[in-house]
Amino acid sequence: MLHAVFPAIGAASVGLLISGVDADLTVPLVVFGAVFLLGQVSSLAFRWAKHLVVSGVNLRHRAEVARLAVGAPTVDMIEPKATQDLFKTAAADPTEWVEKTPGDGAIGALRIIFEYVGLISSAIVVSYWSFWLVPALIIPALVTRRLATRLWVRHYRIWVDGIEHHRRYQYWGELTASRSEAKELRIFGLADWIIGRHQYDMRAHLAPVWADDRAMARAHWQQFAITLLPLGAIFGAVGFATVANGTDVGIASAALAAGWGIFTAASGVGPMMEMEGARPGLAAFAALKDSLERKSEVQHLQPLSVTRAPHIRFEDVHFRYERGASVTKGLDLEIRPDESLAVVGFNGAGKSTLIKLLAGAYRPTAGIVTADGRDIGGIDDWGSHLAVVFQDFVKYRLTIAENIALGRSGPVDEAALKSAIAESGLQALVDGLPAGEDTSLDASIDGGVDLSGGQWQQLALARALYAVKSGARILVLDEPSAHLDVRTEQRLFDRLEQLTEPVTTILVSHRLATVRRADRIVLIDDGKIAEQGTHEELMSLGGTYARMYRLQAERFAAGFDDRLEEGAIV
Ligand SMILES: Nc1ncnc2c1ncn2[C@@H]1O[C@H](COP(=O)(O)OP(=O)(O)OP(=O)(O)O)[C@@H](O)[C@H]1O
Repeated sequence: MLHAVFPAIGAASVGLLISGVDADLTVPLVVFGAVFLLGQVSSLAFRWAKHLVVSGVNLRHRAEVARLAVGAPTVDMIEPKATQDLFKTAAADPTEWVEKTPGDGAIGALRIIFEYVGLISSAIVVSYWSFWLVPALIIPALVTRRLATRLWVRHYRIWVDGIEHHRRYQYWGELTASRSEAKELRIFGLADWIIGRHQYDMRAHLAPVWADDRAMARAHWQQFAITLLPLGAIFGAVGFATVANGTDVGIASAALAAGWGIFTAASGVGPMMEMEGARPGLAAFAALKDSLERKSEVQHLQPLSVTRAPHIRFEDVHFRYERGASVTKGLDLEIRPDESLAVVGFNGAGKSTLIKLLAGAYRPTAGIVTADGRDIGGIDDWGSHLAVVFQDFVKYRLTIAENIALGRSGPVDEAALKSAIAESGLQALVDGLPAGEDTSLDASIDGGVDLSGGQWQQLALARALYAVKSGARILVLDEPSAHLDVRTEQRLFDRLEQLTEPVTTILVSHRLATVRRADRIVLIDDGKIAEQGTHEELMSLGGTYARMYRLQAERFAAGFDDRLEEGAIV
């Protein structure tokens, strides 16, 4: 507020100083000096307060967006493209000048209030000289504001119209400097091609923007005329009247200085642009909040208070992704406590989908998944009963210890951490790193390292084992050995068999040599269980499993990889 009224106070103090020129100047000089100092302090304080407001509002806004995203109980709620687009907009993390954050918007709103305060206070000073001067200044200022707003809105739209070209040229730019693409760019000789695409998209986006820049520069004479002519006339009239009538020069000077204050307060477009730029992010947030909270309500979640593995049942489960055909079509499956169950099937049969349904990441379209007779969708913190290695597990750019301890919320259990490292086969790797388990897995920072595909997979396994050691009783492994060499895989499954914790193990794998160890094997085909039994039972059944197994064994004996392609047996 002090910052807002400063132009008026400054103008008054200038008037006071000039009026006092013929008399004792001590008081006016002290006042002028104090006001000058106040102006400097208020300007600094305003910048500091603005920074605090912007970062404070943005911090809370982003926390709310993150809470909304992770608060959605199932993945299908946030998966639709429209929802993803809303999240992107609501994140309000501007990469372009047209985008503003909610903090900028809040400051814009405050600055509009301050502008009015500044305008009224300057108008009070001006009216000391003459009241008619106030509208004579405000009207051309508002016309200037209107013209400038129109120009900027047009410029904004031209820029946004080319946003697709802009995204593409950013993508080409990123490709040229990215580590992972560097190999292919060089081997395929794509350098010139990429630079050509980059230049093309940049020009396609910016040529209209540059043309409008030139048009804006030409249009500035209008604003110049509207600003300068009335201001010149008013300043001339005030000067003339003061000389002709012999009135106080100090008051006239204060009025002219405050007049400039009115003009600048009324003609600015910055705050309005800040508010407009912040509007899409806030609107997207409101839309998300409304739709996600509506979908998440009604559930009254109750914990499942068991320390052993629950009895799980899939009953007539149908499921389809938002975009796609039915994946499970009336699937019935019972998973008994502490058994080890293997799930096999061709690519795309729905094995990973079954795991996602079991984890509660998706809700069945029809049918039900129960644990000890209760719908898992109604169980509070169902995830804490599970230790899962998803096929597309996440590589967190954290330390090794943090990556593993993410398997379970709460304080880190050091003993469980050490034993998970040992059992997942990571001990030698950890011992060889300078910072051991505290080594960061972010190769872009000092001291950080990257792991091989197989080592990352071992780390994901360690995360699941840590969860088991901390109380999870259902261990789910979706293709846990896809990146492991035969020896590491063998050791891993030997260790899993020796786990002392009583757990239900559900293993999805294409490697039938590992699957045969399971108590029971189920084969999924066409969205249902097509065959089930022990390895021996399925082999004597002579069905798809037996054919898959024999073919894989033959290929293995002949020196081929032991994985199976669907086309190879049909
Ligand atoms: N998020 C998704 N959205 C739409 N369709 C999906 C999604 N995830 C999987 N699908 C489709 O669902 C079907 C089953 O996929 P799923 O990943 O469960 O198969 P899978 O048996 O695990 O296959 P694989 O052996 O190749 O890992 C496939 O047709 C796949 O294209």
